[in-house]
Amino acid sequence: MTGAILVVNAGSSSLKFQVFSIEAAELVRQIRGQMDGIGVRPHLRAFASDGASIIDRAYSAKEILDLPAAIAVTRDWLRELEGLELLATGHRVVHGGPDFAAPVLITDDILDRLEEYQDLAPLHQPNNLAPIRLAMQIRRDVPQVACFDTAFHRGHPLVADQYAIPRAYYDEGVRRYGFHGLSYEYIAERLRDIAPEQAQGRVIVAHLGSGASMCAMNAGRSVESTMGFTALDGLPMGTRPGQVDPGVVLYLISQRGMSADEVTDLFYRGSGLKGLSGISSDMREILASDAPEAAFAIDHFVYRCGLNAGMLAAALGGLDAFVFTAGIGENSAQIRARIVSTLGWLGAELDVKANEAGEAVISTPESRIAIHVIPTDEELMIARHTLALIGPKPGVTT
Ligand SMILES: Nc1ncnc2c1ncn2[C@@H]1O[C@H](COP(=O)(O)OP(=O)(O)O)[C@@H](O)[C@H]1O
Ligand SMILES: CC(=O)OP(=O)(O)O
Ligand SMILES: [Mg+2]
Repeated sequence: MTGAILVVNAGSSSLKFQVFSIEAAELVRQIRGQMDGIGVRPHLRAFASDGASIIDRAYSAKEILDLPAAIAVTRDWLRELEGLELLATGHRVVHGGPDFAAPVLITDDILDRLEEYQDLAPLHQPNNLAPIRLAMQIRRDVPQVACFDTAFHRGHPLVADQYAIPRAYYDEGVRRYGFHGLSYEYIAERLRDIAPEQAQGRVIVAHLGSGASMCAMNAGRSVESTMGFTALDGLPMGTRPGQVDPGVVLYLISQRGMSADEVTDLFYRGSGLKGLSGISSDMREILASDAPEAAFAIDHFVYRCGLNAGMLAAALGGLDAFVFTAGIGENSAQIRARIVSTLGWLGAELDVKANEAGEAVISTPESRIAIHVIPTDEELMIARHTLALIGPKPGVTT
């Protein structure tokens, strides 16, 4: 292998990583892996470029309770790759705030500035930045690149970006940023290859993972997101509630005497599927449960997905295509079927067999809206940005 780019993507329930070599200026995937089910049913899996498994190991929830534990275990395993000539590491950084609208080469100063957003993404930002901080200490020779979840949405019109609170708050950075942008950017590119005409039209992409959001795209550009200032807004998620009246926050503080930390914990760690079901934050476990609370959590999730899709269809003035992606969107035919049934009023018609068979297009030929399932690849998007930023390196064949 000539030189490699390592990509690290810390999500709310998973740590994903990929290693790419650069051959003739092209990225070639060598390893793709993830530790998922963190804190629930942790499982580390990685595959070589030919699909062969290189590690497949389950852990107890206690062994890998949180992202830092997952990072430590995965890093130890990745150390075996130290034979690689690491050209750069690309990182997903969830919050880029008002100043970072494109990927950047990290410096100590930039790292300090990104740490200011830790409170705006407490499930992600600390876990995104800790590996960068560590790499800057132990491998100062390897460039570290940050790619932001917020960047893809930064072209939103002001009317979509601003809250109806005094303008001064917007000016200091209280804006509707939107997240999952690396995933949406990747999907926009894939859709251009798969269905170029639809990609030029009005598309809703539903990124349904542990964190979940939807993006309205017009001609491949984001025009609206269900997420806002933080990754709490919009759809219910594994442990986050999605849209909540800010009056609930005021009530919890003033009537219930909860502290800011307690409210933060409730909204980031104790709500969503977990709070609704009292069983799990993991959709696989909810689907496998017979408890009525699990069924209710699913009903709620599907209902809110339908409502939010309607909102985004309004932002687009109609709809040409709908895309499912991320952990739930890519893997659960049952949830997809139920969400599509909420889109009937827009003319969506599900091809039941194609959906159950996990095909790439799951709408009938008569459906007014094309419905796709496209596996996302945030890591590839990060690798592309990283390569573009570091440029061709001496010793790498071009
Ligand atoms: N086969 C499946 N059926 C239903 N849900 C699934 C399946 N596989 C994964 N998921 C769900 O996907 C979610 C994780 O998605 P992912 O995109 O990896 O999340 P994140 O990146 O936010 O950690 C979890 O809720 C998990 O239960
Ligand atoms: C922004 C966000 O919620 O990310 P994830 O879905 O990876 O947790
Ligand atoms: Mg994710």
